[in-house]
Formats: sequence, C-alpha cells, structure tokens
Amino acid sequence: MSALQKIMKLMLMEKKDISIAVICGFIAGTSSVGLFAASGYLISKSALIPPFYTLIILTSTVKLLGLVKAGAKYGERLYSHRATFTILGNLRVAFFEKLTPLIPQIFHKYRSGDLLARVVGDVESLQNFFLRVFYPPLVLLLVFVSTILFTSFYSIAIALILLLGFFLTTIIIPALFSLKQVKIKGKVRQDRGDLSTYITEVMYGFRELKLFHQLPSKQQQLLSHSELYINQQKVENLNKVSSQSFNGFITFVTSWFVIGAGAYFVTNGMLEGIFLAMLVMISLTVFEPAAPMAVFPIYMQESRDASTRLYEVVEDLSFIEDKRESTINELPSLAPSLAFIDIQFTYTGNWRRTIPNLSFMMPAGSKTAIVGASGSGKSTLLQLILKLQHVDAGKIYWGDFDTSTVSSEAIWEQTRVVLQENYYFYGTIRDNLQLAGSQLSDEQMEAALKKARLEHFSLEHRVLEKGENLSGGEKQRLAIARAFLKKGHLWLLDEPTSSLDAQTEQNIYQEIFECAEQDTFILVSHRLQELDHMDQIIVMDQGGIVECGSYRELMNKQEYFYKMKVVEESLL
Ligand SMILES: Nc1ncnc2c1ncn2[C@@H]1O[C@H](COP(=O)(O)OP(=O)(O)OP(=O)(O)O)[C@@H](O)[C@H]1O
Repeated sequence: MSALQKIMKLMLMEKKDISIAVICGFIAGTSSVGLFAASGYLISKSALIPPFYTLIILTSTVKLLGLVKAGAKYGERLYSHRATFTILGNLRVAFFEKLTPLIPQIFHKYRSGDLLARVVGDVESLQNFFLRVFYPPLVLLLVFVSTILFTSFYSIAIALILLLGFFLTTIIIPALFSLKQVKIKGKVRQDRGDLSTYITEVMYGFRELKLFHQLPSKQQQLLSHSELYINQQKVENLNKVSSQSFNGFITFVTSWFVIGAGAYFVTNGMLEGIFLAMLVMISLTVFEPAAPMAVFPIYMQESRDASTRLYEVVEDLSFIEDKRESTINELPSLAPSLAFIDIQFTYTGNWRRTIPNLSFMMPAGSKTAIVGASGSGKSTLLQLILKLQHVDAGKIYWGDFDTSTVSSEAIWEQTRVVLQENYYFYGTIRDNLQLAGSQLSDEQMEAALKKARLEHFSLEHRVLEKGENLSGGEKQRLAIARAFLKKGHLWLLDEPTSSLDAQTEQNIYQEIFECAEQDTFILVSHRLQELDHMDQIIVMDQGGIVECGSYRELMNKQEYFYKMKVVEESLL
C-alpha cells in the first residue's frame, strides 16, 4: 500500500463529514449554475413581456436558488474544514504512535530539526490532500456532468464546447503547470528541512554558541537559509497563481465560443434565441468549481511527497527489524535475575563493535556494580536491558523470559531508572515527580524528596525547562526521588550521584539500599567508593568484562580493580 493510500485510509475514518461536504458542494455548484441559468432566461423572457405570473415564478426561482447556494456553500465549508482538522489530528496521533517506539535509534539517522519539519510541515501540507485533491474533483465532476446533460437538451454543440473547456481547464493546463512545479517543490522542501534543522540547532546550542562567540556566524547562516526558503516559496506561489490565472483566461475564452456558436445557431434557426443568454450564463458559472483544478496536480504531488516523507521515517526497515514481535506485555512483579548470553552490539553508524561478546549473570535480588574506564560500554549495557538499544546477537533473559519477546513497556514498568542525563519538564516539582505515577499523594512525594535530601523543596517549587533553575546535584536528587516513587524491582542507576558531595552521596545511598533491599540492583559508577557491600563488581574495558567478583575477591586478586582503586586513592 502506498503512503498516500494509507493517508486515504486514515482520511476515510471521517466518512460522514466527507460525504456531507461532497453533497453540499454538489448542491452549491448546481444551484449556482441554476441561479445564473434562471437569471439569463429571466432577462430574455422579460424582453418578450410575458404574463406577470411568469416573471414572479422566475424571480422567485432566482431568489430561492441564491439562498440554496449560500446555505450549501456554508455547509460545504463547514464540513470540509471540520473533516480536514479531524483528519490532521488523526494523522498526527497516528504518526506519533509509530514514531515513539523508534526513539532513540531514530536520531542516528534523522536530525531533530528534520523530524520536526516532517511532523509540522509535512502533516500541514497534507491538509491540502482532502481540501484540494480529494473532494473538489468529485464535486466538479458531479456538477459538470449534470450541467452538460442539461445543456445538451438545448444544443449538443454548445455542450461539446463546454466539454472541451472542461478538459482544457481540468486536465491539460494543470498538467503543464505541474511539470514545472515538481522541480520547484523539491527545492522548497529541501530548503524547509535545512531551515528547520538550523533553527533547532541554534535553539538547542544557543548557550554554547554564545560562549564560543559563534552566534553571529550561525545567525548569518540561519538568515541566508531563511532567505533561500522565502525566495523558493515566492517562485512556488508565482507558479500557482500563473496556473490559476491561465485557467481563468481559458474559461472566458470558452464563454466567448459559446456566445459565438450560440449566436450562429440562433441566426440559423438551430437554437431558440430565448435560450442564448441562459447558455452563456451557464458557461460563465459552470467553470467556477473548476478553478481549484488549476492547482490540483501541484497539491497532489505535494501530498504524495509529504506522505512518503512521513512514512519513510516510521517504516524505515533499519529501525523496524530491531522491533521483533513482542508477545509478553507484562512481567511478574518480582526482583528479576538477569542473564546476558553472548551478546554483541554496535551502535548504528559505528565501525567498531561497542560490545564484541559478553556473557554474565545477575541473580535475583543481587547488587551489582559495573565499573570501568569511560567509553567501556557500561551505559550501553543499561540501554540494552531497557531495550532502548537492541542487541545484534545473543540473548538477554529477564528471569525466564527472553527479552526479545518482551515489550519495552513491560520492562520499563518493572524498572526504576536514573540515567546520567535525565529530563526535567517545565512545571513544578510535583509535575516532575508525578512522572513516576499520577496517583501519588503529596505525602508520598514529600517523603521521597526527604529521602533524596531535597526536603527544602516544596511540591509547588517551579522547575524551568530541562531543569535550568536546578543545580546539577539537585537535578540528580530529583531523578533519584522519582526512582523512589516509581514501582518496579529492578534498579538501574547510571552515575546517579556524580555531582553530589561525599556526605550527601553516602546518605542517599543508604536510603537507596534500604529501599532496594529485596530488589535486583545495578549501579554504574566511576567512583570506587561504597562498593564493598555490593554482591559482585564487574569491571569492563572496551565492551568486555575483564574482571568480576566481590569487592574482597577483586582486592585480593590485585589486578584491574585493585589498580583502579590504588589510582583513585592516590588522587583523593
Ligand atoms: N548513541 C551513540 N551512538 C554511537 N556511539 C555511541 C553512542 N553512545 C555511546 N557510544 C559509544 O559506545 C561506546 C560505549 O559508550 P558508553 O556510553 O556505554 O560508555 P560508558 O562506559 O558508559 O562511558 P562513561 O563512563 O563515560 O559514561 C563509546 O565508545 C561511545 O563512544
């Protein structure tokens, strides 16, 4: 199924509004033609001084058709726009639902600005698919067929002239202009993507750019991208307007042909003169719904490209193949054992294996510390457990469950996580804590703040975007407070206290160990303090385990861990 067919399927969820819009459009179109036809007939008829009641009937018909046209036009606008906004809403939701499971792998391939351009720009472009591609041709066809049938009762030749005008304005001219538009459109999309990428980079990197005095040059680049985009948009709009104007010109030429042919038929007695004005008026109005056809292929192409761009992201096979069918959506609420069997992993785009081959076991309820040099793969291991990344080969078992068959949500449900970088939302401390559960009481949240040594914060304390108004240590403690409040029996802590002073760190660890007494616990740490009460310590280097054992065992062995410890002690 092509991307556009998928959009069509989503669109047809709004069948009711679409049908009403088409019916109203048809009534508006035919009543408009009827209104002008009746006016033309009325003008001719009144010249013959008909009986008074004939004039009354004709003027009433004209008035009635005027009213029907206005009402139907209103209905058409109302239902077509209502359908459009609902369709856009459905589209955004569908796109987001497909996009979220692909995070974070998606950022290996697409920059956030590009994704933003697709979510905002491409979805926005698709509003034209319904408003200008899908239903106007339907309405136009219905109105035209009925008008041509009506006209052919009076003159087949004039009906044929109208038919020719129809082909020119709906097929030939739009096709010619669309060829030019395809070239322009590609450039516009490219420029829009570039501009959006630049804007997000300048926005996110604003502070660094300022500190490194790079802001003016970046701003200059941004402005030149913006100018390029604006110029391309001008060219694009000029092409659209030229197409519409030329189409309008052809409709007038058609009307002149109708007048000429009609006059000829009247003088030859092939058409009654009283109908001439009516037929000319019909030719002037029947092309009204044809005007949007001038831009039909342009919008058709735009919709096709936009839908392809949207679906190429969410159906990218390099992400999908990682997402094997998950059949288990719930894990037992117990401390799990974890087993890594011959796992191999490489980040997308990296030439070197991040984890060449690794196997080990963590019993249920055990406390494990993972230590090692920076870049040795410690955080990667946590990401693999969380299914934020997927192993290339090998298996990870959660108890008896092969995690490739377990959904990510089921794993997250049972895990309390504090990563190196945590996100803080704009709002209050309460909003940020409620991430751990929306039903949490104030007492529970205040107790968690106390355990994380943040008792000086009230739940109403404001938090700025990304926690800008919190210190590094406060951010870490807030993340730990969230972990205290979360449910789950596996703790994954990645350098959770790296910004804290030794005393606070010790107090918080005490609280964490108390809380996690029955749970499986994994701590990634640079610092080698407080590790003597862990059940096992894993020392990693270049993605592999170089040493493993209890604190005592490793110290007695006097190899990697011992040497790291000696270096650390000498630096303290
Ligand atoms: N998103 C990523 N894309 C590509 N490579 C990555 C990514 N994240 C990490 N790496 C690479 O994978 C390797 C292991 O990184 P990882 O973050 O697991 O190390 P670490 O031991 O946790 O380091 P640190 O102690 O500094 O946090 C590094 O060489 C790193 O450059």
